[in-house]
Amino acid sequence: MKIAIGSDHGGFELKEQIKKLIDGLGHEVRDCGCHSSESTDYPLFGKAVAELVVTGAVDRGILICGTGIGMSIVANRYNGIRAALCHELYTARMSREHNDANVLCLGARVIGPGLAEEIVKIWLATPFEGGRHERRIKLFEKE
Ligand SMILES: O=C(CO)[C@H](O)[C@H](O)[C@H](O)COP(=O)(O)O
Repeated sequence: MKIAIGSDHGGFELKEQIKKLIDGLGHEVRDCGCHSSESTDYPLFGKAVAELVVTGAVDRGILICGTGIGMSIVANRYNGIRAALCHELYTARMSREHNDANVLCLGARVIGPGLAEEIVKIWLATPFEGGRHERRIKLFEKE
């Protein structure tokens, strides 16, 4: 898959680590920044990743800030984005099976890098179940 990734300064180190993981899993990674731990503004990077996902330029996005909250708020303002803030494995899996989440948000100040890697792996590998869940998504997405 093609995957866009972005972070602010709070998520920069974890982003660099997750980039390597995704690359090692055979995916194509598009890094939308930021490019250092210098203080910056999360909406810039949340918007960049969300726009690549909604236009179909990439298949999925991963966004990382301190808590993941700011990034999920930004990404979910876009019609067609279903961003899931996940800090454990069950919601990461369910966000794919039931919600067809196309953006994963992580809080680098909330969880450690080992758990973050496991979340990313399960999130990338889990398919959407469709069926009744497809109907529910159609109920809130604009045409
Ligand atoms: O947007 C956030 C919270 O909703 C992110 O966690 C940011 O990374 C955080 O707000 C940045 O905080 P800082 O004090 O400017 O490092």
